[in-house]
Amino acid sequence: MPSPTPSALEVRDLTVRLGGTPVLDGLSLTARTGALTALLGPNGAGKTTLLRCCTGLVTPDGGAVQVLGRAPGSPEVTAAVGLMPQSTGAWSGIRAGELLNYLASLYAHPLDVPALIARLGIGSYARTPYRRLSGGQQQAVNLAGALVGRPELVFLDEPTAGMDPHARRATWDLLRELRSAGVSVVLTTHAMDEAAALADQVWMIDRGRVAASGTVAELTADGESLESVFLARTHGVLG
Ligand SMILES: Nc1ncnc2c1ncn2[C@@H]1O[C@H](COP(=O)(O)OP(=O)(O)OP(=O)(O)O)[C@@H](O)[C@H]1O
Repeated sequence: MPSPTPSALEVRDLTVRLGGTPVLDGLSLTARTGALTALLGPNGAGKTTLLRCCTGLVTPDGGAVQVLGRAPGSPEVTAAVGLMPQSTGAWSGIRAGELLNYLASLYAHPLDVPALIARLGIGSYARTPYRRLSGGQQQAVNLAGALVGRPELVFLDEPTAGMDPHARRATWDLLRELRSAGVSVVLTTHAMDEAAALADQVWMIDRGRVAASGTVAELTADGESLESVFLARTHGVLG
């Protein structure tokens, strides 16, 4: 019998304390290879911190993370993983096109940058310094930066936040194409319609722990909307 395909991501009993406060508190989840996995959770639930653990930017206090079967942050994993962070203040002065050419130069077999620029509609502002781009334009450049190295697994932190409906739909189409090509996608979102439209598997995170998980069909089997399930299973900071 063939051995099962290993998960793209395995997180087991992860704990992280930041500033003396527990941010991840025994969090365990998996992301299937070639699937689109959505992480939902209220503000401050720990989603970005989890992505930072998965990309080697934060060292956990306890538990284990395996990315593509290895420890995060190793050169092999770093070369095979893309990250679209929520904000990238570091890029302020560089032009969008120069930034993507630079990022492409870091990889052995990058995507063709002009084709990527055309695919994501970046052409009209490719010569604009990053800091002068609108929020949605910065998002498109950040997404291109995450994809330029042909990742096997890509982490996207709120990829469509700030995008207009055209850009959002185009991004959804692109994410579906990536999944069809076998790329594993792990994204965070506050948009329930986005999770419902795209996700093969949803994990709801609350206060650093998993509050609920399943396919959208499983989570909404009682006839509740995904948003109702989210509101019932997680805690907001207000109210
Ligand atoms: N460097 C840090 N030092 C102290 N606390 C931090 C640090 N980074 C994050 N935190 C805290 O950890 C908690 C989780 O933050 P995180 O950014 O992971 O949440 P999130 O789920 O991504 O939230 P959002 O949906 O608002 O983006 C927050 O309370 C945040 O204030």
